[in-house]
Amino acid sequence: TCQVHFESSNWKSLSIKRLTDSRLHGSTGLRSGSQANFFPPLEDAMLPSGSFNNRMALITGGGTGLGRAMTATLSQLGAQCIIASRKLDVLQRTAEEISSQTGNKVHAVQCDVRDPQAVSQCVDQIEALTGLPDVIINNAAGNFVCPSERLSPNAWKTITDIVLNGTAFVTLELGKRLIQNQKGASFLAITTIYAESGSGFVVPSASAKAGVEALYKSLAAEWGRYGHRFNIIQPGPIRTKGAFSRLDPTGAFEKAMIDRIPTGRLGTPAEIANLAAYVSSNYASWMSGAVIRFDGGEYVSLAGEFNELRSVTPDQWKLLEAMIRKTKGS
Ligand SMILES: CCCCC/C=C\C=C\C(=O)SCCNC(=O)CCNC(=O)[C@H](O)C(C)(C)COP(=O)(O)OP(=O)(O)OC[C@H]1O[C@@H](n2cnc3c(N)ncnc32)[C@H](O)[C@@H]1OP(=O)(O)O
Ligand SMILES: NC(=O)C1=CN([C@@H]2O[C@H](COP(=O)(O)OP(=O)(O)OC[C@H]3O[C@@H](n4cnc5c(N)ncnc54)[C@H](OP(=O)(O)O)[C@@H]3O)[C@@H](O)[C@H]2O)C=CC1
Repeated sequence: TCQVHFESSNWKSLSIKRLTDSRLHGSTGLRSGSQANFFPPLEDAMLPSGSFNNRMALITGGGTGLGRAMTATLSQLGAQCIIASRKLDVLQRTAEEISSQTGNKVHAVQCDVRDPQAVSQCVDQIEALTGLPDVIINNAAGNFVCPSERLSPNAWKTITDIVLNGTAFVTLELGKRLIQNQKGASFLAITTIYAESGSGFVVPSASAKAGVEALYKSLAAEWGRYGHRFNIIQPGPIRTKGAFSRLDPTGAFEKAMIDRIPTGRLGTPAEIANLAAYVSSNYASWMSGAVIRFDGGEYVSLAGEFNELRSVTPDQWKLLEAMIRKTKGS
């Protein structure tokens, strides 16, 4: 039976009380995490094999995490991939591993996207290796949680340089050369759900990712005439060493994230790789200027003022409903 005493008519204090009461938590069966059973991730490539035959794909930050998963999927589907970031040894290891599994060449090119000269030299190298790419995925990023009052100017500059300037340098350098060569391409930027809402404690990342979204939406309008599509994926939390070590260093945040995700689990690298492959493929040739949120429902779950009422039990609802029905007039 329900032991909760209603000391206040404020639903929020009721809800907070419920969330912290471990004896009652889970009695609804709604937040047990078992809802993830309804939404199992599929790991195999979604598009028909050969969908990227004779196509070249550049993936920045392709040596690790989500970029690596996107590279593996595109390579499996027939693309010749180029992965670019700062750590050449990491890139080479990933390139060899993926190539040996898919049989398609993956090239590793060192590039710090913060440096426009390095980006230009990287594109020279790409032109020599494969020719200009048909698919460009701007995935490289830097981030860490930090109260904004602790950020140094260089900390701000480091994140915004990688995320916003880096994406702009890669996009503009390739865009100009593609235009000169009259070659079409698909550009995809990986941002994040808080690019839209903003978020405390990751303010340089939120500001830079919002800038990336403005850049891509603007170019979608301007460069369609050159055969270029620009799209954006906003991922929710997907376990990678790069993200989780810098955003949830103790691991304490993960359970809270899973609890608020309506599909009851984190995303997987293979799931976002399938979406990125679709958006970058000719199956999506009518898609441009799109912002695709891919987060298991986390964004709307965070946004809805009354969503905490998920933790109210059926017995409590009976009491709440009785209280509400008893009210007459205003
Ligand atoms: C669990 C949540 C899941 C949901 C995730 C949602 C969104 C995720 C978005 C992401 O982008 S995740 C991707 C994360 N991956 C990475 O960040 C990989 C690359 N990162 C790095 O290489 C480094 O972390 C860094 C700092 C971004 C760049 O490295 P480097 O260029 O070597 O910079 P420095 O070490 O020289 O630092 C520059 C500047 O920044 C200050 N700083 C560094 N770390 C911190 C910190 N933790 N707190 C405060 N300040 C920091 C550092 O002190 C330097 O400033 P100075 O003034 O001292 O020069
Ligand atoms: N994982 C998640 O939950 C989420 C991730 N994202 C986004 O997904 C993308 C991938 O993140 P994820 O895979 O998790 O994290 P990773 O840390 O694994 O990936 C970031 C990549 O960026 C590269 N990189 C960093 N700085 C530079 C630079 N200056 N020049 C070139 N490359 C650079 C890194 O390589 P190197 O160190 O060799 O330079 C690394 O491969 C990012 O855009 C991130 O913002 C968004 C929301 C959620």
